[in-house]
Amino acid sequence: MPVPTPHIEAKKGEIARNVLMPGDPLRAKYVAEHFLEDARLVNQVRNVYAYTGTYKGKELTVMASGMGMPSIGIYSYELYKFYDVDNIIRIGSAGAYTDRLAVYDVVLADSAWSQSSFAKVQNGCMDDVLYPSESLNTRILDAAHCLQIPLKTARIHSSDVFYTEDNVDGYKEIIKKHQCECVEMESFALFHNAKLLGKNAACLLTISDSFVTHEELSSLARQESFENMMKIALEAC
Ligand SMILES: O=P(O)(O)O[C@H]1O[C@H](CO)[C@@H](O)[C@H]1O
Ligand SMILES: O=c1cc[nH]c(=O)[nH]1
Repeated sequence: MPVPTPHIEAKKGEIARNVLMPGDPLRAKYVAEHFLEDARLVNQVRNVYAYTGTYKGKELTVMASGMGMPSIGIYSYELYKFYDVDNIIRIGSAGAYTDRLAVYDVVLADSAWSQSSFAKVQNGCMDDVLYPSESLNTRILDAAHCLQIPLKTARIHSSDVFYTEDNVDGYKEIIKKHQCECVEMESFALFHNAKLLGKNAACLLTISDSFVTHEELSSLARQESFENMMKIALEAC
């Protein structure tokens, strides 16, 4: 498919090979305005902002994914396939399932478990656990080490549903059965698309709320206060 696509108006060459991808378009804007030099807006279709600029002299793009697997499924596919993107690092928020993870902790996904039909519908893949790129995860761990920012690794739950009822497994059952320590809503689809297209994906998360303590950050904090995660992701690029 030629670019622009139905969802991205950037021209070929306006998107860097390394992309940071928060769910929230205003978190993308925050990263661009606070960390990138010469950032220019290259996509605003559906208000899903993408900015391309440089960080320490290296070109990179920060682009929102929107919420959920169908949404990141579209953007990551188009970026990898039509814009020649090599690496996508998701920079998201997550709810903690265990007291090992506190609000503001930064977590690196070592795997994503999901009940989602995304992979099955996309190409018949029946796996319910998908993995990030080992090399990208190594770069992220090295970056966190250099910056002296604590980073915890965990299996994450990639869920299609934010609000669930009591008649389905809650977080305690999900920890027991699937060893997931926190929940978010996109990584499983991102990891699937990366594997499908021979590209790299990783997922960094900041804990925004806890199922254990019931603490919760505001929408503004989720937009702007995840600087440790942002710095690790930028440095890893
Ligand atoms: O903060 P982001 O990156 O959007 O990530 C998390 O926040 C949203 C739900 O509030 C979902 O997209 C979930 O994955
Ligand atoms: O998907 C998500 C993201 C943050 N917090 C949650 O509880 N769920």
